[in-house]
Amino acid sequence: MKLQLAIDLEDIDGAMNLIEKTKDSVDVFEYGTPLVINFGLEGLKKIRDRFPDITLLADAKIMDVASYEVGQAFKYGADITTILGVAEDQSIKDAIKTTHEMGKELLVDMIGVQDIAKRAQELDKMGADYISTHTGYDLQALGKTPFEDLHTIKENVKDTKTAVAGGIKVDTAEKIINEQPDLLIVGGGISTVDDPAKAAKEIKAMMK
Ligand SMILES: O=C(CO)[C@H](O)[C@H](O)COP(=O)(O)O
Repeated sequence: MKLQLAIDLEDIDGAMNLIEKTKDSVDVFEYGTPLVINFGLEGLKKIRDRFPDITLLADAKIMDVASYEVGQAFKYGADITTILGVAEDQSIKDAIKTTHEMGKELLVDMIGVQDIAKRAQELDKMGADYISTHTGYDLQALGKTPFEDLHTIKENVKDTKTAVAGGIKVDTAEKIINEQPDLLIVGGGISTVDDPAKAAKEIKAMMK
């Protein structure tokens, strides 16, 4: 199991500071969608130039023009990028093909998918690298969590790695770690606490 830190609410310098503080405990750093919106892929490249050896995921949440857009994320330094599970099958197949031709990985984000079991089976057959359950900020605000959806995805995939995101904190991580996702994605639970290095270390320790 790997720990991914989602960096969402920082500027590029803030993102770099957070990477410095947490890099001993974090396996994958996510260049979050708000960073993509605010600073584009140029911001991702700055982070890649400063940290050539980290694993970087660009949370592009691609919906269309998928082959081109995944290719751009990888050209600017991502190792992994994301497409939405609600995208057309053709877009997801195109994204998987280009990703694998470039020797990279694709994570399918299930945010907004209504029939999680059926879509997970379909994506598993298409050959996605990761399928991630994701309770977005707008539904977290209504008290929703990603726990049950992770269980459903795990029951419906054979080959694809599983990931989970959405409001996971130090005090809720253990419950979700017990479900054994391949990738545990934590954003605010690390980045917005007083001591991000300590929070990342504590969560990483629970995973061992
Ligand atoms: O993709 C995202 C929002 O769309 C976040 O990166 C993801 O939800 C993880 O952050 P948090 O742990 O703060 O929910």
